[in-house]
Amino acid sequence: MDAAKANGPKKEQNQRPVIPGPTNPMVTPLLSDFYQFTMAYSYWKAAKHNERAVFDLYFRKNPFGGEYTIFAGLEECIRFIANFKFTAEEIAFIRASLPKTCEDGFYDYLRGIDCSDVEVHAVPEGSVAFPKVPLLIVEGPIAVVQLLETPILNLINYASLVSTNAARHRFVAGKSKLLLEFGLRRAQGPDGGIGASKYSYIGGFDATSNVEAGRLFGIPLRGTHSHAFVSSFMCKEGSESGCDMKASPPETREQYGEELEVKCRKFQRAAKAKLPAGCPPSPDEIVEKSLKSHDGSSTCEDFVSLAQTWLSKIKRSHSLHGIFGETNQSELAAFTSYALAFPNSFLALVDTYDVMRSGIPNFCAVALALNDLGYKAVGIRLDSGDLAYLSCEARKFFRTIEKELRVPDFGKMSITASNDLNEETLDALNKQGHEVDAFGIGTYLVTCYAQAALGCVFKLVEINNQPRIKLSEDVSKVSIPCRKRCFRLYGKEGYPLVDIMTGENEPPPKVSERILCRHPFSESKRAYVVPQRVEELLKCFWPGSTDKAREELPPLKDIRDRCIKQLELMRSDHMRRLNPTPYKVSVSAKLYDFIHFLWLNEAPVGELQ
Ligand SMILES: Nc1ncnc2c1ncn2[C@@H]1O[C@H](COP(=O)(O)OP(=O)(O)OP(=O)(O)O)[C@@H](O)[C@H]1O
Ligand SMILES: O=P(O)(O)OC[C@H]1O[C@H](OP(=O)(O)OP(=O)(O)O)[C@H](O)[C@@H]1O
Ligand SMILES: O=C(O)c1cccnc1
Ligand SMILES: [Mg+2]
Repeated sequence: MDAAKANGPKKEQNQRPVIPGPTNPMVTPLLSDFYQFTMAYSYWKAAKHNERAVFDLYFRKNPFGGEYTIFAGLEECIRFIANFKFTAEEIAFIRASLPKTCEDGFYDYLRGIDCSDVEVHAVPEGSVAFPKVPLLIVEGPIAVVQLLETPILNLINYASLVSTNAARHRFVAGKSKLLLEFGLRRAQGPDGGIGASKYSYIGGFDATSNVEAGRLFGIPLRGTHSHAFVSSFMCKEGSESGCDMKASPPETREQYGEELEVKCRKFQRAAKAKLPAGCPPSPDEIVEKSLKSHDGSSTCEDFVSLAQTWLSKIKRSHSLHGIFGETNQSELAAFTSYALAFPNSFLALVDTYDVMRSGIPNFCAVALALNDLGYKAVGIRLDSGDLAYLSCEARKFFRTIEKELRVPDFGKMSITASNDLNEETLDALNKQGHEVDAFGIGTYLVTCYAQAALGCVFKLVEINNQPRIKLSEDVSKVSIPCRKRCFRLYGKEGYPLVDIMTGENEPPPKVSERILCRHPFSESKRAYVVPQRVEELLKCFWPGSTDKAREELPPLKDIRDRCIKQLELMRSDHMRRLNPTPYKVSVSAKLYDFIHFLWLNEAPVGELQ
């Protein structure tokens, strides 16, 4: 969809700033369930389509066994709503898909609709949210609002799930660690990948490897290099094919394919790690060997030799003597080459052959050569093995160099870890003690491996000013009727104490005034609260035909800051990973009475025979 769809609401173009369309052009009014269109037709046929309806969008249970959720996806919803308009082609498709008996007038109706008469109140994006409290209240002509149901649920469910997942990873990693989202290759398709990067950032990640997400949203880009880069460098004389998969007979390859390949890799690693010292990288591998010093005052003509000289020096150094023997020279060539390309931001992946016997010494040799020329290397990445142990060993090695070779700050070299990380592994690393400064997290973060979906629902709570309720055998599935206002009440110590929903026309809770907060369904659960601060949760993000002021859509960075600040305000027992305390969500006494009055009214009385 175009940034500003040409046939967007006129009023919007004249009176309000134009809101661009959704980021993903696949987000159109057709990105919906078919039943929304059959219902729309039926509403229209019954001349009911313009009845004024109010829907609440909320979830019933926090994800990941936690007691909080980060609300995300609002900006994309507002962009969708602001530009909601069927094209002629879309209408033709609906016409072809509905039964022939559907009357032409319906398609004229579809042609004319937009969201200029729809009003949307929402919790600001990046807010901490809790079950049952509406994240969005959408009011408007029933047929139009129902057409919005599926796309807005689609825009909010994954966004909020992955933001929450990111926030949980941040919580375990701690504030001081750099969190990098590395998941694009494992994400659920292109939109999953873009969404994961955007919403992980909101949840507290620092940067992404996803370049398109960087371009679209201004998320900082970060990255290292891969094993392929290291193994693309070859030893000139070394036989690296100690075991050649291609040499095996085809049937063996087929039968043992994966197993053989793993064995080959291990054999090759071992063979490479043992290559003789006199095996230099192919001279053609590094063509340009010169490097200007950081201040530009001099040039080192042979940076390759400088790194090799440093390698010999550290091998002979007092404390490091005997820790490693011959390192893999093709790896040294790879690191040297990367440093020549990025002398100001040199970071090396050190686990291609052997972390402590090859990767770390090779990295240090190149980093020391850079140091001679006034550059500061950034650090290393570990992508396999025991990340706690290896990070501590690497740190010791760096500190030894700082001390022995008197290179200030060498011990503070940054250590990035990756490889199937998740909340549990981060927690395990913390318990063991580690020296990792940055975590690169992919699969578990972006696929939300620990929970596949957030279950936001969209329920009718009022029609033509008449409150509606949806009953269920399962009490947690009973909807809370009426157009509501929602507040967060803060206690003496500055923590949020409870969220409370009231009827629209009730007097709002006031600071220092005692208010009864009732569990919506459990009669005995209630508490008085004297709030020290009252925050109204939902704001008007799309005023429709009213003259209410429209909340601006904040920049992504502000949304992220909001999320981080709100999480910091939460009491620690709501945040802990094991058996967290549920946060209280309540209704006013008046709303409680009304819910139960309506419940009794709507539920048929059974007859026992
Ligand atoms: N100290 C640690 N405590 C707990 N889990 C760890 C620790 N170090 C690494 N892990 C995790 O253990 C798992 C190791 O995975 P796996 O055995 O597949 O990889 P590997 O053998 O280290 O490397 P490769 O990918 O080369 O096979 C990863 O999920 C990693 O995050
Ligand atoms: O492990 P994740 O959390 O998904 O993080 C991203 C991973 O992607 C890269 O390697 P890739 O998995 O493509 O290959 P490798 O595991 O064989 O190195 C990278 O080296 C990480 O290990
Ligand atoms: O930059 C990296 O190191 C990176 C990026 C994506 C996936 N794995 C690693
Ligand atoms: Mg991997």
